[in-house]
Amino acid sequence: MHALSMERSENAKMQSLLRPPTQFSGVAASSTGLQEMTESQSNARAFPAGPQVGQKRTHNGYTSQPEPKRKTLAERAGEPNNVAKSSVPLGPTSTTGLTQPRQAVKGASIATLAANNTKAPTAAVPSTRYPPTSSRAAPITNFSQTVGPGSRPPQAIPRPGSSMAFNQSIQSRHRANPRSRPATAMSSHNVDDGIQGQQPNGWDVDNRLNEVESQFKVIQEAMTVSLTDRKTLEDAVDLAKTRVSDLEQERERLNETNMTLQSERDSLQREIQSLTIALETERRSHKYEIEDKAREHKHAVDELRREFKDETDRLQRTQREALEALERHYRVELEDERSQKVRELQELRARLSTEQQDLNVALSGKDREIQDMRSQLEALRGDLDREQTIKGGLQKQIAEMSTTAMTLEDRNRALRAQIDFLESDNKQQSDSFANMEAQLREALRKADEAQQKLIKEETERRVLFNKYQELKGNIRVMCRVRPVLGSSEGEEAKLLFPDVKTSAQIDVTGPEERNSLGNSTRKVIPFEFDRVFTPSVHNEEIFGEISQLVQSALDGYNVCIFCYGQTGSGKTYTMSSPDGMIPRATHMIYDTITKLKEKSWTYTMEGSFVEVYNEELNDLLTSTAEGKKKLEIRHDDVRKQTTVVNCKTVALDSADKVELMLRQAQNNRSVAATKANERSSRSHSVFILKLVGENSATNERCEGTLNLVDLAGSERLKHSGAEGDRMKETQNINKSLACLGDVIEALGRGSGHVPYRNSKLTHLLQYSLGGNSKTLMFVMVSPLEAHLKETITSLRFATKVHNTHIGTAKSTKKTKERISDC
Ligand SMILES: Nc1ncnc2c1ncn2[C@@H]1O[C@H](COP(=O)(O)OP(=O)(O)OP(=O)(O)O)[C@@H](O)[C@H]1O
Repeated sequence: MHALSMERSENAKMQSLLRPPTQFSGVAASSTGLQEMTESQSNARAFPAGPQVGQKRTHNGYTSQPEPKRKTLAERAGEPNNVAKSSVPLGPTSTTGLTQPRQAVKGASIATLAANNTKAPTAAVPSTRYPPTSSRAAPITNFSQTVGPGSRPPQAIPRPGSSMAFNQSIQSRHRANPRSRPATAMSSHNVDDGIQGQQPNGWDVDNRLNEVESQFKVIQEAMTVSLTDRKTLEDAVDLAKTRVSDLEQERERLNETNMTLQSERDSLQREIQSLTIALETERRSHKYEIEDKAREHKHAVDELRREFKDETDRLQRTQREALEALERHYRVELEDERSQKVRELQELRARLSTEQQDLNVALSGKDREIQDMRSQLEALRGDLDREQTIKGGLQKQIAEMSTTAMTLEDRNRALRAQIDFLESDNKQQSDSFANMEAQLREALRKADEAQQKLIKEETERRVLFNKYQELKGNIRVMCRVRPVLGSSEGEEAKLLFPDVKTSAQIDVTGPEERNSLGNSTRKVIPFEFDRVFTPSVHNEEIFGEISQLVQSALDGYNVCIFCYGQTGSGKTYTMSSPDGMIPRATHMIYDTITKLKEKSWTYTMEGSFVEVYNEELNDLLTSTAEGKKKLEIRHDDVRKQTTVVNCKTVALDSADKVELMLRQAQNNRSVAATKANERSSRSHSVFILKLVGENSATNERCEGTLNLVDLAGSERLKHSGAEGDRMKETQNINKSLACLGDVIEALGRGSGHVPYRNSKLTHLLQYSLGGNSKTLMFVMVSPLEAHLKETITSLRFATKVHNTHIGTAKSTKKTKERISDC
């Protein structure tokens, strides 16, 4: 029994020592011992303490559930293997087993205290409430290993008189009298709890006492530490209290502020209410005012509306009356006029039907004529003379008609004068006035008829003229020989013009040649063209030949007139001299335009002047100072017209403008000195004249272009003696002339591809070469012996062109060269 009570006491003590460190582990770990030793320190319970004896320990900590009631010793003695089954350890087998967990607890307590000391007092409270598991696990493990049920044999019951038994007796005494001093308890223990005569040995007591004292010292030290901790914690609590009171004060201050704000808000709300009331009062007063004014205005508007309505009614009445009067008046007038117009209409209808019949007769006659003409035209050149006669007759008729029209105009004027006279005279002349008026009407009718006839005749003339031109050929070649300008020019070449009647042949006596026998001979080379002009022929006569082509341009065809020949052969003279083709052509066009006005034709004329120099297009109407732009050729495939983009175009509404334009172009043209001609033209110049005509009577429109081209001098490179830039110019000139020949040849062959784009010149003149266009080439010839070879070359080139047939078929005469003795 005593052993069991000691064992229980020892066990409780071990539990108190093994109690896990709590919030103030240093205090808690030693609190049991403290309770036993000093009463003054019992207030340590104010802090959360570790579990007391009898509390159940869980893996999370401790609960306050009471320990199930222990079995009495008798009960336990009656149980089989009660010692082995008991979950309560029966005590260590040696003091070493007891000391080991206590040291671990102490170590844990000191470690926890150290941790608490390093932390702030306020933070230390929660953090130390539950000590780290590791610090608790260590003693538990040690305890299990040392005193756990599995590690101790069942017969390990403590022997009486052992140190364990003594400790247990002390512990049990403490439980019985917890407030007694250890020393006293110990002595009373010996007296009260001596069981079954078992007495401890004296040397054992001393040792035990020493041991207890040393333990007491340790506990005292721990006590000192925990007291220091407690002081720190008390300071922390004070600090916390101070903060709480501060916060209280702050809260009171905030409450005061809140109340102030509340009162301010109330006063503001009162102000808003008073303002709202004032505003409402004001709004009501304004509303009454507005309503009064609205009533007043309504009244005034009603008044005005009434007045306006009365006025409107009155005006409407007046207007209605006036309108009715006017309507009556105009109805009478209209009735008169209508009956008059009906009469006139009937007259006109009668006249119209008569005219219609006449016209039908004339139309059928003209249809027949056209049929006849077609068949006649298809009968080719044999009918040419007859056509010319018809044309002459028609022109005569036109002239007669013009005369008739003019006579009628005179008569008309005379009749008008008579009418004026009769109108100013008395009534007796009214009869003659009526007669005169009838005559006047008749005259006007005839004049109108004549005008219509003239217009028709003009259309017919155009058709016939074009057919006549086609019969002559769409490419014509003429030759012109210039006169010798003076004896200084050198020996004259032998040029003969055998065909005096037709003036279409030129015989050139070629250079000296030696035959196989050693005799020198000269070939006479005959050339035949559409026309050959001898040196004595003037520009006026030459223009007579080309005027028909100018007329074709006015009729809406594209016409191209070239001057081709060697340098100094007279190309510029023929084309651009003051009485050259360009001024003459423009003068003719002005005259014709004026005449055509009475046939209801109105024309506009625009001119531009470009040159092709070294295969580059250059605007001759813009000087370098004005800033030249790059020119671009654009073709309109539908209208068969060419436009040169960025090229200056001048509206030619007077002859003066043409002269001015020619002078300007001449100044801008590229000229350079060559061996053959001092101011030789080194570029091809193209004068482009666009003619657009519109007929207001027939609504016809025509658009033609007249190109007058002064080609650069053709010459053999060797003969020209050109060098450097001049040589390049000559090469370009010859190349473009060769291209021109190729184009004409391709057109003559009827070849599908015409190489227009091989040179700038042919590209520019694409729609004026071939197709429906008309081309005339003048081959210019120098009369000098020195230029003989160039002359023959030029004439051969011209013959090639002449033999080209474009458009209507034409016969070609073949000529043979013959030998002449020198
Ligand atoms: N039919 C003519 N009657 C009188 N003089 C003429 C005639 N033809 C040419 N001339 C004169 O001959 C000279 C050379 O003529 P022109 O300048 O017209 O030659 P060109 O063929 O245009 O030469 P280039 O190709 O070098 O420009 C000029 O002085 C010109 O006045």
